[in-house]
Amino acid sequence: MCGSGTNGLYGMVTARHLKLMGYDPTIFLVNEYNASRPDGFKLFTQLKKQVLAFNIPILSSLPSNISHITATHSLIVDAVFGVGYDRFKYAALPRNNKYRYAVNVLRQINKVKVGRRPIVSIDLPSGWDTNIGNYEGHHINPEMLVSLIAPKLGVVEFFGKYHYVAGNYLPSILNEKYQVYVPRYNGSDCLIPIETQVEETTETAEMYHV
Ligand SMILES: NC(=O)C1=CN([C@@H]2O[C@H](COP(=O)(O)OP(=O)(O)OC[C@H]3O[C@@H](n4cnc5c(N)ncnc54)[C@H](O)[C@@H]3O)[C@@H](O)[C@H]2O)[C@H](O)CC1
Repeated sequence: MCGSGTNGLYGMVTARHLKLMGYDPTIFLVNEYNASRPDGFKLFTQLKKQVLAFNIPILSSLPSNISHITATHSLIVDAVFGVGYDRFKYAALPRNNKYRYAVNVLRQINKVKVGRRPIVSIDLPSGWDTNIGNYEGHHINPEMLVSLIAPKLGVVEFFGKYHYVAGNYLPSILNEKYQVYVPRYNGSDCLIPIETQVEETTETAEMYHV
């Protein structure tokens, strides 16, 4: 599930990788990339061409029946919102807005107990605020999170089963300027596993059989 910002572009790249690895992804594009951001828009246009050339279907609307999604897909990649999510804007969205619908679909998929499909979020679970995380407690709790460059402040509350850091591309000059905590990569590894603490509640016990 891809949003209309850079997080969504990462989702499209993920689909391309999955296809090359022999999986059969489908992209649900919540909205086209914003044309007023020319660099990103160019990337989006190129990625769209690539994924179509790989025969990856791009849907612009989701099936209304969640069970159809879970029956046909074994894993959901959440690339709807990353750090560009604006929680105030979200609160003002009309009920039938497509972003709201996408976030609700993720929530429903996250709640499914029988035939559960894990959600992997890119950089930040959609609906979480970069600094204050799952601020109202009603957004998704994905099984896996891949933080890009460094975990964001808000994900201290991430209690999913797997947490990785990826995206080793922060120049040291920026690191020194902003004092970003980037965990150390081992040799040529592209991922760093971060220990997570699965909070033992009835819900997580059911989810992860802890
Ligand atoms: N930029 C970098 O150097 C890096 C970015 N990374 C990845 O990029 C995202 C952040 O990308 P950005 O485009 O800034 O934001 P998002 O993708 O999160 O989405 C913004 C998108 O959604 C719209 N929007 C925001 N809030 C709402 C709302 N409440 N309702 C409706 N629409 C909303 C907004 O207008 C935009 O169109 C980051 O998380 C990474 O995945 C990497 O970190 C590498 C470096």
